[in-house]
Amino acid sequence: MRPVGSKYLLEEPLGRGATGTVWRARQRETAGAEAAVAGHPGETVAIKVLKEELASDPDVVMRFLRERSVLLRLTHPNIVRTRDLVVEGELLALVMDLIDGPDLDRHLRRNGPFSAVGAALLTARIADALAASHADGIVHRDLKPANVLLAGSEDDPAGLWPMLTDFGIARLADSPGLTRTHEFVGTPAYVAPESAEGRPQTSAVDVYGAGIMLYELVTGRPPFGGGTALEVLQRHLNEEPQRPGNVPLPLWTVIERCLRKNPDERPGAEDLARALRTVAAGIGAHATPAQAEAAMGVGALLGPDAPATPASGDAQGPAGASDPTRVLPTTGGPGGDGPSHDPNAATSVLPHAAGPGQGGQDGRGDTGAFDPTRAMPPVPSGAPEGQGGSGGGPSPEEPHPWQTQLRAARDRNEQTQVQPLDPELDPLRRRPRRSPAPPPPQQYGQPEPPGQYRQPEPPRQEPRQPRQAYAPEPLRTPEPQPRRQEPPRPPEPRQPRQRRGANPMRIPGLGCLKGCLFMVLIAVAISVLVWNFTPLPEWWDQGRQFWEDTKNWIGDVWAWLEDLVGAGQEAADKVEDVQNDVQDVRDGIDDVRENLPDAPAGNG
Ligand SMILES: Nc1ncnc2c1ncn2[C@@H]1O[C@H](COP(=O)(O)OP(=O)(O)OP(=O)(O)O)[C@@H](O)[C@H]1O
Repeated sequence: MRPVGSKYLLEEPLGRGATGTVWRARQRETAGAEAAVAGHPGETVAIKVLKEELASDPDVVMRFLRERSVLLRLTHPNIVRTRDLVVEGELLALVMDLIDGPDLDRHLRRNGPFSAVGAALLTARIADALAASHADGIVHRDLKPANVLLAGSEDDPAGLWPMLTDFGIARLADSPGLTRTHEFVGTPAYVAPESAEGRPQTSAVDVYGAGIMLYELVTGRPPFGGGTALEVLQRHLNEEPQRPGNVPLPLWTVIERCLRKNPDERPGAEDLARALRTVAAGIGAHATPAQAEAAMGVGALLGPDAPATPASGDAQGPAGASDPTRVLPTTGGPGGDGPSHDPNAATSVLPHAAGPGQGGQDGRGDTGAFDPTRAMPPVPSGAPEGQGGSGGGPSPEEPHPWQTQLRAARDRNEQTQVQPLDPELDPLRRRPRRSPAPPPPQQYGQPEPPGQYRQPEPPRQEPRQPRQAYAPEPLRTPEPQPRRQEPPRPPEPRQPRQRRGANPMRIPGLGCLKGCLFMVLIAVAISVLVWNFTPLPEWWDQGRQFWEDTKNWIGDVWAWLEDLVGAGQEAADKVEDVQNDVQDVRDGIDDVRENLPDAPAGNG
């Protein structure tokens, strides 16, 4: 176990992302006053250890320290709480609450799309979290299902509790030292058009990300997925999303507003949350005519957000060639060069595109296969938009900034590609999980009652910070009106649920015990059959009789032998008696001889 600072011990990795590795860890001792949560010895936490590449960058370290207070004070029931930040030598780490559950991306892959109501309610909670952070001046900038952790039971969709994580990480990774002039931190499938173009990013980028995510929750895929990363980004810029058949009209109104190309036309997160709850109430099976009517008029709730919170306003300048988030030329078109790794999967650092159809420096065209080592055409940092640029680049001897940046991009992408761990190695699956207090049941399959908003308790053990930057308002109850007939919607496709294991609690040895019992049962059944349907009982009697006879015979032989031995002994005794008698006679004769007088010498 590796120590992190003096307060924490890393136990096992939980997952790996583009910016670092998340570990399950244990608190060694109570943290100091600088931590948001002191914790207590033995408590389990999650620690994100930032990649060395980030940790060794002075810009990131400075940003890390500067943002410490922002990250630590961000508390909301739907935001994974950052408890502490550790800076030790070349190590930067964020200590977070450990969330007992998979991320939304993994859940979606396992269980398929949500119902329209479920998706709306889940996204409403995420919008609550965004509203709170935007009110605090913090923009997430990398909203995607992989950054939403699900507390609660996966088997019960109503019990799922979304927790937004990775706040501030995109901001940290967006260090000028790392991204230099033309890199971009984000995930192509979820990136807002203005981020792709390098225009200033505001809180509207998060609302765009929420819209993409909502679309994915009901359809199973993001609207602009597929193709190379650059193609995906171009689609964000140029393509209007189309309404899928299974998305009810009111929900589509919300999605469409969130996905407006112009950030000024998108709603604020708070309005988004309210609108989603109105939609969920109006499209559910038990909706009243008034609720259905309110859902149809949801567009009225989605006014443009003003003024939007600027993202990382502390360190970023205005849009332009030096904007660190620029990735695409404003005039770029499809078919341009660029990396083509899975645009849905990971936070990426992408290079600035040189222009439509341009091949790489090595002469290779866009093959559609991701080649992270591909050299890019030289683009000076001050080159005008959309031009590949020819002058002002580095000298041929030095590595071009593109090469350095692409190397960084390759490293990050490699890290991210190993993110879905082998289920055998996935500690999230094999370890016993600490269960947080279950959230109040939220029926994702059913609408919430109108006119009230249940402010849920967070699934946390410790008391929440008193500061509450955002409190959702009660829903407006519309005037009752006759219910409008909606065209029948086709049933929403639901992927078959995974069967629960026979041993869901994973009691050690239970499977073996059951196997043994089964074998015993089979053995008993076979015995009964054999006894009743074979001549075994007859053989048994015969055997027993044979055994009795043998026993008797052996007994007789034994008695005869005993008699024989007894007779022999008797004979031996008699012989001994006779010998004794003979000896007595001899002794008598000897006595007589001794007592006889000696005979005279001449008479003999
Ligand atoms: N607080 C937490 N509690 C429990 N598990 C977590 C926590 N934070 C992250 N994890 C797990 O670690 C994995 C990796 O997290 P990380 O944020 O590094 O990845 P990511 O968001 O997919 O990557 P990136 O956004 O950098 O591309 C997550 O998928 C999740 O399973």
